[in-house]
This record gives sequence, structure tokens and C-alpha cells, in this order.
Amino acid sequence: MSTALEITDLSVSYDGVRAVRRVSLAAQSGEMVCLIGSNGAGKTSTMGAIMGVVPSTTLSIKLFGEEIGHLKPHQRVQQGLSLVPEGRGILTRMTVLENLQIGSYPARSTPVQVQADIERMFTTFPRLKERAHQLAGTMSGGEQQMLALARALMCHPRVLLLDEPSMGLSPIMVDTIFRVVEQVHKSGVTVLLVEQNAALALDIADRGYVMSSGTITLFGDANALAADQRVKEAYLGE
Ligand SMILES: Nc1ncnc2c1ncn2[C@@H]1O[C@H](COP(=O)(O)OP(=O)(O)OP(=O)(O)O)[C@@H](O)[C@H]1O
Repeated sequence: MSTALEITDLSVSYDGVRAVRRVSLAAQSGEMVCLIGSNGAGKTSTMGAIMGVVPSTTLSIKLFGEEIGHLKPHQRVQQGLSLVPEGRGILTRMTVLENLQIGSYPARSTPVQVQADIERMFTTFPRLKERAHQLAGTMSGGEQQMLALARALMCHPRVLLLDEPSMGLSPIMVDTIFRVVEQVHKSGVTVLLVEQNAALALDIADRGYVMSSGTITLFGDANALAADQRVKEAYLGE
């Protein structure tokens, strides 16, 4: 199995205050890896730094063995990395269709390819098809999360970074989103998932990392982490 994503010594500071300290993590090709931890642990900062949208000092970020740490975010997208950010990051004053079209820009797809990708997204998310001409900002939270995920998939990522996809969603909508995440994973995409809902994350992931106060404190097989007393007490409410 090849290594899809390999992060070495990633650190993030805000105004001189260290939020993430020398984090190293990896995901093998086709793996689903989760990153769990309490509020403010540094998960979102880590995801942003991997994507290049949050400044960091990082020794190395490798995507399928190629160093991408020096690349701009859109260049990282071209290399096969996509982020669905926390809070979704969709363009609220544009329609669903426009959001999907813009989502395809970094991939430099041909118009025929873009159209095929939009149809693919509409098959995966029929709700988005029904609402193709609706302004994204007027959709429900769950619909916006679907759009954010669909937009990231327009670029055919090889590695998908998902930051808190369940945030603020009803249980039914969480089910819908996670079913698609599982489909995407089964299609061979490597997934790095940040989730506040640790039980859900450890249930769906192959492996996990636990983050606390800016550092990785535990990692391992997802089942083993879910059975770990420290994880149970701190994150699973048991
Ligand atoms: N833009 C910023 N400016 C200053 N401090 C920030 C900024 N973004 C994050 N922080 C701080 O960095 C720390 C880590 O935040 P981060 O959002 O990465 O954590 P998190 O684990 O994703 O938390 P949550 O689960 O609540 O989203 C926190 O103390 C936060 O207040």
C-alpha cells in the first residue's frame, strides 16, 4: 500500500501563540483516517495548514510521495487534494450550479467534463439537482453541506480533507452525508476526517489520531481507539 498523505512536523501559530505543535500524521492510499479531539485542540488549523490556506511551518507535506508543502492551495487541488472546510465555505450568493462550476476551476476540466461531473453530482445528490438554480445561502444546513462536499468532488480529489461534516446537522442529514462519504471512500479516495462526533468518526474510519492542546496524543486502529479507556472517558462520554 502506498502512502497517500504524509505530514511531518506541522506547526501553526496565531500571533505568536502556538495552536499546533509539530504534528505528524499519515494516511495510506484508500484509507479513511479520522482526527478527533476537543474544541480548540487544533484540528481545523491542521486541516487548513495541509491545504495551504492556514500559514504553517511544516517540515514536509507529501501527496503520494511528492512534496506539495511549497505549493499554493489551488496547486495542491491540482495535485489531487481537496478540502471541505468547517462551516462549508460555499459561495452563498451564487446558485448551486454556479458553486459546482466554480468548484471545477482548479481542476482545469474541459466544459464537457464539467457537465459530466455536474450530472454525476446531481445523481449522487438529487436534492442539489432540484435546487440547481437556488442561491446556496438560502439552502438548509444539510443541503449546504451536500453542496460543499459535491463542490470538492468536482475536482476529482485523490485525498479528501473533511472538516466536521456533521456539524449542526440533523441525524438524518448526518446519515445522508456519511453515506456519500463512505461511497467516496469505497471508490478509492483517501479521506482525512475531522469530527467532533468521535463515536461516528471511529465507527467509519480505519485508523484515528487523537489531538489535544495542539499535539497528537494517541493514534492507532479505530476499533482499538474506540475501546481505549482514555478515549472513552474523554471523547465518547462513557
Ligand atoms: N485565526 C485565528 N486567530 C487566532 N487564533 C486562532 C485562529 N484560528 C484558531 N485559533 C486558535 O487556535 C486554537 C486551535 O483552533 P482550531 O480551530 O484549529 O481547533 P479545533 O480543534 O478545530 O477546534 P473546534 O473543534 O472547536 O473547531 C484555538 O485555541 C483557537 O482559538
